[in-house]
Amino acid sequence: MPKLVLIRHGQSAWNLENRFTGWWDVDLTELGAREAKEAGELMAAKGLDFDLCFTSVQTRAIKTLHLGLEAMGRLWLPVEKHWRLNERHYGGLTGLNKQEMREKVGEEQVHIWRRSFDIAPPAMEPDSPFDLANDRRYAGIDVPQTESLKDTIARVLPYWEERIAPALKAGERVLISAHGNSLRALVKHLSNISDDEITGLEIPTGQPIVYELDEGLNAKERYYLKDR
Ligand SMILES: O=C(O)[C@@H](CO)OP(=O)(O)O
Repeated sequence: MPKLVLIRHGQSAWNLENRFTGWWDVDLTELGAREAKEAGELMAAKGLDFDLCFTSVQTRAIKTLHLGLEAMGRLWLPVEKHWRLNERHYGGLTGLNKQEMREKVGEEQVHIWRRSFDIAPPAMEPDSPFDLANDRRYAGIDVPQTESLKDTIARVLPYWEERIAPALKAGERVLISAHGNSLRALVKHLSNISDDEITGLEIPTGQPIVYELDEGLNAKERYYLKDR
């Protein structure tokens, strides 16, 4: 039976500072690195193993994967990195403090920006210090100016279909290290969660999520590894 594990990166510097992060490349905190290592120890203790790993091109997800794999004695596993697994782009909110924004525009507006299905935050200004259009890792890619969850799903799914699903169908055991909202995009698809219901789904940092999939990659079960 194909097995898939998803993990959101450990706590990042901007998770700690409560700032909208999106595509901005922040590192893990000490706690985040510990969460990643402990996730690897948990996976090893529960007897999980993998053949192929996927991650984004963002430091916090890459490091989480590496620290987890190191704890499993599996740093040698093949890893494919792709921008399509990046965090949802937070547009003009990038870098702002979430609590300060609640005080400025109200709790409800911030919740809409963070969790609505198809409402994107305001676009990033072209002269923003957080603009990544000229970052070498995105050469040849149309870096978004903002993204809703719907937009994120639209760029994550082609990668799932082209690279990840075929590996699972070929019997490979897959680990994906990614981000709160790129993983919400995948979970929405795999668990067939409605547009309304997905607004209530939160994914904690550093907690491996196990998917038991049938041959057609339909989700039979989804659970947190720590609970079984
Ligand atoms: O800031 C972000 O990029 C994300 C993930 O940390 O935050 P939120 O949970 O508010 O979507």
